[in-house]
Amino acid sequence: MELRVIGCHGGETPKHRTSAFILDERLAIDAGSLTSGLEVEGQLKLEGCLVSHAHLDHIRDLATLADNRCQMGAPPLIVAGTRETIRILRQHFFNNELWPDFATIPTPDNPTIRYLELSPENPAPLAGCNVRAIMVSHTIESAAFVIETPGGAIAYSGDTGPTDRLWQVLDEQPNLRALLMEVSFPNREQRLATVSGHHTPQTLRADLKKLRRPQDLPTLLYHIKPVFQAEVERECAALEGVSLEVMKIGDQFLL
Ligand SMILES: Nc1ncnc2c1ncn2[C@@H]1O[C@@H]2COP(=O)(O)O[C@H]2[C@H]1O
Repeated sequence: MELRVIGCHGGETPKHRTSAFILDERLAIDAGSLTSGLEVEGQLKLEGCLVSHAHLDHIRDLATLADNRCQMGAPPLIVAGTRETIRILRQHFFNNELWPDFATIPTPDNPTIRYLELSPENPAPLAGCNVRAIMVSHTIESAAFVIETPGGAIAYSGDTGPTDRLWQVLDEQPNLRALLMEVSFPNREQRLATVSGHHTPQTLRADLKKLRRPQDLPTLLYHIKPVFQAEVERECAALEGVSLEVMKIGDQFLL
């Protein structure tokens, strides 16, 4: 399993890109920087895109991705998420006002994107994988995904603060190679993290400790706010009993 990091930050500057990852060149996980960080050739290879939640920093490049793929006559891209996420995409994003409705363009029978509604906890096939949504805890509906491939499984959490169900599911998941996990603010910004539904290093550690053996799960961190990058990295490096690595743009992991 090859994981590519296209964007892994909770904000944007010329050196920071919003969340987007690619598994085995076929499956995108969130779409924050899928066109700003990926050449057209890579954009064309995608078969599906998992969308954890509908906040702009996780969906915005779906707009330019759809436009590019439509012009190239690409097959429909499967955009998968939970019911509320798909509703927001339809109603507020691809709504023929903010952006054209690429679920009916160029034709309703052969559109640029097709939506796949994921029912929480129920696996569905997508881009050669089996994907399962698990609800996490953010300011709007947000999901984690367990993604099973023939070569093993990974998990990805969308934006979340402290949550419970995810850790039970991961404890039971065989062949789990890694967890891609959010951490956003430093400990001194705990109030902001709490109101905006995010982790600080201290709440992240407390949540990971809900696993039976957190030290055995490689935990790849993303979504640090650019303004706080160095401080959050320092605080994460000081955490014990967990196995953390902060992801960087351009990282490639063979899992
Ligand atoms: N109450 C708040 N006060 C300040 N910033 C906020 C508040 N709620 C949300 N935000 C910011 O808005 C951002 C929206 O995307 P995120 O959830 O990644 O992170 C959120 C915070 O950085």
